[in-house]
Amino acid sequence: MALVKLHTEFFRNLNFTEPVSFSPSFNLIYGGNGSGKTSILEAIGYLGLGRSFRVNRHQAVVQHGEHKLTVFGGLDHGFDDLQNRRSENPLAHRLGISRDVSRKETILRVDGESVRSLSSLAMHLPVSVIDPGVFDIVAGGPGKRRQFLDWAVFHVEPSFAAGWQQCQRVISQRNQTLRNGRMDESLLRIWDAQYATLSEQVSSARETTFEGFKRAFFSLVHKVDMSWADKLKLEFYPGWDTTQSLTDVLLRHREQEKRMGHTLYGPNRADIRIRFQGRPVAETFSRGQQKTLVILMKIAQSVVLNELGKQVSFLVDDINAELDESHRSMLAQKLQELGCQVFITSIEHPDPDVLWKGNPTPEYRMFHVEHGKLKEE
Ligand SMILES: Nc1ncnc2c1ncn2[C@@H]1O[C@H](COP(=O)(O)OP(=O)(O)OP(=O)(O)O)[C@@H](O)[C@H]1O
Repeated sequence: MALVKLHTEFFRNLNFTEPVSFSPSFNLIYGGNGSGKTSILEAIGYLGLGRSFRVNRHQAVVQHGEHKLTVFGGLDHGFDDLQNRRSENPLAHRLGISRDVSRKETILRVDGESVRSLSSLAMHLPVSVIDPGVFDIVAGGPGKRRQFLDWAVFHVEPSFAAGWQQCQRVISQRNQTLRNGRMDESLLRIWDAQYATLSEQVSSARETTFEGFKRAFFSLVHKVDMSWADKLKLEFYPGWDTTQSLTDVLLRHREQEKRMGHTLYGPNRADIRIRFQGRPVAETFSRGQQKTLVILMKIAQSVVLNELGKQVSFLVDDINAELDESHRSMLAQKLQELGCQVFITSIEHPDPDVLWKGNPTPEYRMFHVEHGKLKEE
């Protein structure tokens, strides 16, 4: 699916008098500093992630002086009818999210019906963000890589979200018991048993998606002929040594966990280990190589979703600041080949000939943004 209509109320500085129509292919959005470019991507991301990709506090996103924001999106049928799209095509889905920060209330709608879970909304619009923070997938801690993997796992297997949430609740109960001075061993064993069962489910879903991702990644890396490809290793670490059962691992590390006061083994410690000649890429790759690696990882993720018939919408913020010309055209061309929907922001007026570097230019729409208003050119 692709997001072809967007309307917001009281979202950052955005000021739409009527819904904006986007291309299911490329959308190039330019405007000066502080005009509202990132806010547009953030609003799209709000529908696909149920939250801001920039900040954790919902309050920051609500327009100053207001207490409630709303974002509406219309999705079309996706790349199936990219070739013979008709303007009168009815929308495939209508998504809506309203957040009232003073009442701490969220209303989610899919096709006019209320839905309870964010995943029921987010499953319709897989959005992949490329902004300055994305490079932490390689340079940052395991949490960033878990988030990266879990996004794909969720879209491959939507029930994963509920299982992982349940597992996190058990971790939090278990942590409380571990922190309790007079620890109740029998209670802890009950949590351990529940935790182990849920952990197996979470890890198995992660591992299956990871294997698909790894295949897609190496096929892509070999196609673009990266010199480092043969010496690179990607490995999924589930969060404990799986030659033993998780309950055994937990029992053996009881004293250590009691001292630390929290759970040290299990899916909350999972990681994707990325090594070049046996050493972490964060230590061995140049900044440029790390950028290439992350972009290829992001593209490989969308290949996995493509294989399931899901179209990914890429949100690429301030493309010129983050990527040099060769990275920009590699990204643009691969996303075009995959039939992804793409939103690209830049400060200067973008030049499609530079972006596609002599290759056939895809269908695109160009927008200028000023004081939160978006105008098509
Ligand atoms: N909650 C809010 N309510 C109203 N305006 C806001 C809110 N949060 C941020 N702004 C303002 O919205 C404007 C747009 O911000 P945004 O980050 O989208 O700009 P941008 O076009 O991406 O800028 P840059 O090129 O500098 O990154 C800014 O002027 C910012 O101060």
